[in-house]
Amino acid sequence: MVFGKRYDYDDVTFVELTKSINKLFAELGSSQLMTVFPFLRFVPGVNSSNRIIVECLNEVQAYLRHEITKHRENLDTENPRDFIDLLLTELQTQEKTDCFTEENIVFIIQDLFTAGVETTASTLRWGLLYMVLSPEEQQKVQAELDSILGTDHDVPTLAHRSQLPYTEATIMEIQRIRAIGPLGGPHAPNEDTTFRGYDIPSGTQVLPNLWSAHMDPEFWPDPEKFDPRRFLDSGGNVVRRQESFMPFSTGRRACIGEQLAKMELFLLFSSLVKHFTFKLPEGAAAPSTVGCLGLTYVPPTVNMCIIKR
Ligand code: HEM
Repeated sequence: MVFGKRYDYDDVTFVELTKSINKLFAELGSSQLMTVFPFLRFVPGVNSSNRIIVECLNEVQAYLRHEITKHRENLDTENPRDFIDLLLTELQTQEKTDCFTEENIVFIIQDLFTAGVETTASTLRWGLLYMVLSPEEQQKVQAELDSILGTDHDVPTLAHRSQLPYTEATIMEIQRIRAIGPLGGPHAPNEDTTFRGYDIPSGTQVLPNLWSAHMDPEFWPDPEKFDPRRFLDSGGNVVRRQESFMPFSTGRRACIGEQLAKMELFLLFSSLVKHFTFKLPEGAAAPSTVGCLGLTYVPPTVNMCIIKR
């Protein structure tokens, strides 16, 4: 979609790019401490993650610049091949305004990969972990999928989404019980402000605790229990816009990829559960539901059997 080609898993460029992005995420996780205690950036050793982050970003950006240059060489604005062509076409129409530059294209694509890949992948991995832990919920999703799509090998499409409330509610429960961005993104007020009796001077870094909203027993009784029915009304319809549910954060700087992520999660999760059953190997102990908090909250590695239905 972005580069106009598909990369094989052993493609050298793809492997290098993936390595850089994975390293970037791992280091961004350890550099969180410096986000909370900024003085640590002056401590040698502790601040080495900053250097690695810059190196990884430089590698990713060098590749993006190379691809953009190649696209520019044979751009046909009437027949865009991919996302880069679309952005280059837009750039040409806006060239005189100065507010959209080639550098913006680099950062838009970088955001797409850094903010858009690992987030959805980790949510799906949490989903499969909870399917393994809750076989009865998995069966209910499969029964609903079979009832709408039949028992043959049809793949769910977005058109089926409104007919699959239990599947949707299950995805929402996955996002509630293990928010992969538990502390949202760091923000700062532009002016001195007061929130619930706390004075917050302008420029103070604020991290929203989305985790506490998702685990508040006042809104979610027995919050560690995996229960998709929390998101269904008595008629079995999905209840949206719950006050204490905000996996994509809230406000003007909420996740810009929310709609795309919801579509991806629906298509991938429903296709996987439609075609496979996920279960623990015979006699294996239940896996832990404690993840690892880096930039995102990632699930532990779990051995599971994937059985074709
Ligand atoms: C399950 C998937 C995802 C989850 C749970 C998620 C969650 C979040 C959260 C909590 C934030 C922080 C919002 C804040 O600062 O208050 C965020 C920001 C952001 N997300 Fe996502 N995200 C997901 C997928 C995506 C995808 C697919 C994209 C793009 C293709 C994306 C792009 C972004 C960007 C660019 C920001 C920064 C927005 C800004 O600072 O204004 N995300 N996301």
